Amino acid sequence: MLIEVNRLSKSYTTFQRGHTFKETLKSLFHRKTIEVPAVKGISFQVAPGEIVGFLGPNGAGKSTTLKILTGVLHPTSGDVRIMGYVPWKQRKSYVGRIGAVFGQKSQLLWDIPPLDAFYMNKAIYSIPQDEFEETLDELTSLLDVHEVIRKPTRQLSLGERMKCEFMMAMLHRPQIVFLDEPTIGLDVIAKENIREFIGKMNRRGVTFILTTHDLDDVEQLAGRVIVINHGEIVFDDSIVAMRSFVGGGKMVRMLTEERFPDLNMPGATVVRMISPHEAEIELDTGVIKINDFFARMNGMCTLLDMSVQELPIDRVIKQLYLTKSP
Ligand SMILES: Nc1ncnc2c1ncn2[C@@H]1O[C@H](COP(=O)(O)OP(=O)(O)OP(=O)(O)O)[C@@H](O)[C@H]1O
Repeated sequence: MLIEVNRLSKSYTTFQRGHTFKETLKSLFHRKTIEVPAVKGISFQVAPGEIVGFLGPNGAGKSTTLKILTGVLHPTSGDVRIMGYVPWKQRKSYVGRIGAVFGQKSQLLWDIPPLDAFYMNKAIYSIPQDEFEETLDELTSLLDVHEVIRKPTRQLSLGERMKCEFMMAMLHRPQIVFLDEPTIGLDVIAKENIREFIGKMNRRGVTFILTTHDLDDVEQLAGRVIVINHGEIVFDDSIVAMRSFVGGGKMVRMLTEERFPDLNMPGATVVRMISPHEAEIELDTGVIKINDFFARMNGMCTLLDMSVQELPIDRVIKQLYLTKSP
């Protein structure tokens, strides 16, 4: 196995603050510590060549896990072996074998062109000149950034910058790349470019572990999904298995000529009124078929427009928890 994680836990120690002014003042002199359990004994393995999507709501423990796997954080307990390394113990040699892209944090330097930053990485990772040039040419063509890498980073669009962040992470030809929200804030085209690039690199044997809130990222890329909630793994399988596990839910958006009618249909729940004439409805297709739902709606009002989409990731995950709770 490429990655082995066994009973990994991480708790943060923070100081308790008071709610009132008096309590806050008191806490300055008598600091009370509290333990925040962020990751609670998770175990999983990743084989070479996998793309694993790490999903979960805010505060679930995804970033904490990723920080431990990249060697940035020490865990409180548990074992991690990645390509034979213990990330936080053999950090120096380990980082030469992995890459990381954090959507919210840049590894480039604001005032200099990405190309100059790439040369800095060449020195840091001691990449031989011919290997560096070969990889640089290849990545520049794949991402179509011939001009972009020569402009100062601050002049780049977010999509252009993300392409350069990926180059920065891949120049030393890592076997595993960790991605934290790699498509956050990108437009549809830029997202597609990044996903295409990840797919191509994966076909060449690079393993990717990514956290994301974008279900399209995992649907288009990840063969496997690990869902984490309150620091525990609640699901570890394919996205197809995840959808079938929670049943077939759909999100329907409808615009009606009249005021949107009161729905009194089992399996159909209005989750948001966009205007008095437009609503978002969550359908439990195990209870009501899409066909039957439309037929009943047609009998109740005049439909002007509608769209049907997969449930957003947060809804799927929420359903997953509901299904899994006793
Ligand atoms: N440095 C820290 N000190 C104290 N608590 C922390 C620290 N970092 C994270 N936490 C807490 O640990 C828990 C897990 O946080 P983490 O950032 O790993 O979640 P996440 O799944 O990545 O969330 P998000 O999707 O919002 O990025 C949260 O309760 C968070 O408040």
